[in-house]
Amino acid sequence: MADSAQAQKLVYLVTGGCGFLGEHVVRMLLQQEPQLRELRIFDLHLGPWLEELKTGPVQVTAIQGDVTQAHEVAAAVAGAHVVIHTAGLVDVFGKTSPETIHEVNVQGTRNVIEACVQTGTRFLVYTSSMEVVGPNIKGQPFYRGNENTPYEAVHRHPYPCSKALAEQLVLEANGRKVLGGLPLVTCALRPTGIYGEGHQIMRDFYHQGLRLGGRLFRAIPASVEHGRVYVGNVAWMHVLVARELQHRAALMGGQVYFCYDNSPYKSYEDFNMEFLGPCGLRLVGTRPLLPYWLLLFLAALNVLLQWLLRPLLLYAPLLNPYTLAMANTTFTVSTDKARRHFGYEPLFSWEESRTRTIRWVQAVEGSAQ
Ligand SMILES: NC(=O)c1ccc[n+]([C@@H]2O[C@H](COP(=O)([O-])OP(=O)(O)OC[C@H]3O[C@@H](n4cnc5c(N)ncnc54)[C@H](O)[C@@H]3O)[C@@H](O)[C@H]2O)c1
Ligand SMILES: CC(C)CCC[C@@H](C)[C@H]1CC[C@H]2[C@@H]3[C@H](O)C=C4C[C@@H](O)CC[C@]4(C)[C@H]3CC[C@]12C
Repeated sequence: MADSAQAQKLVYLVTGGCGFLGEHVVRMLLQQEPQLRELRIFDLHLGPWLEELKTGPVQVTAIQGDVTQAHEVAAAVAGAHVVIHTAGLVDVFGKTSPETIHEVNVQGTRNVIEACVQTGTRFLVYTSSMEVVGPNIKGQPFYRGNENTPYEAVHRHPYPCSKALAEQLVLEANGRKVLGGLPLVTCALRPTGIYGEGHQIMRDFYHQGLRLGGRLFRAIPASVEHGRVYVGNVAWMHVLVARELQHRAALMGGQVYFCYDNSPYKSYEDFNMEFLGPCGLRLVGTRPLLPYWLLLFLAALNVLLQWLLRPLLLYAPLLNPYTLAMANTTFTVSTDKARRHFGYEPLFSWEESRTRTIRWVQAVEGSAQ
């Protein structure tokens, strides 16, 4: 075996490394990337769990910083070989202003690209989203499509707009000369709805079910398929893409890849029940309990309430016209592009992903008591 000190030569930076996905990427890198010498974790809010990582063989450097601050980003990027940019504002509930979402997701990404160019970092992986494609505002289904499936991507909501713009910036930056004269190599990963340990919305549904006496009420027809992917497999895909980008720049540079695994095609609610069911919740109704027009009315009412209450408090329920349209429009992917381009196979089977997620929900339950 090669001298391990010699093999460990690369410096990686993960922006948003303390988020739901970011934490999994960080832990996956430490487990699966033998070339790692230093791992920099850049986030607005650093998690206490980072301390436990500092005793391992890889140097772990926690950097509290803001992607909207170009100088902070440049300082963190300087000397890194690879940047995995997962930091972002994920808000489809109206918690944050459209301007802030744009600032973090678009200007933050621009800052990351410019930092790579200025400091000579050559490899950039961007966490995009399926929402860069859809569901679109017309509610057209995207049924088991791939990266080449034609679809009318029309965005109005600030979050998908920002992800689409940021992804475009990243892809356009592919080939730009970085400090030293070599070309920047970029690519974008587009996860569908991510689930797994640490998923806040799953936690919210679980607590809502407990409050409703162990029941959730079906709102979406079971026939509407919603794409989901296990967080461990999304993290694994990031690790693999970052590694292979360094060897297959001509093939992978400027490309987009959906993140996929063997999670079953189901409606958003039926999929959640795969985990919440074994934790004691029941989904009531084989068909939606409320007609769609009433849900739409309630969603619109929530928007009005959010606006009226804004001076007093932040009212940001799960149901609004955008989330309703997302949950109510079929959007699933079926592709093998990542396997063909960089040998991706899911690291976790569906059974393992399911078991791990159920264990996590049960632990949430335990800690809530
Ligand atoms: N959760 C999903 O289902 C999903 C699906 C597709 C794509 N994505 C994308 O994956 C990425 C991670 O999402 P997540 O679900 O883990 O969200 P998250 O909110 O858990 O994580 C985002 C992280 O970014 C950090 N961050 C936010 N603003 C920042 C700033 N100004 N400077 C530095 N750090 C900042 C946050 O502190 C957080 O730790 C995002 O880019 C998101 O668009 C998520
Ligand atoms: C009718 C309501 C009761 C159901 C509401 C469910 C709603 C909160 C869910 C449905 C779909 C979810 C989104 C989807 O899984 C994909 C993404 C992409 C990602 O980039 C960010 C998260 C997001 C928007 C999920 C958010 C929660 C949604 C809208």
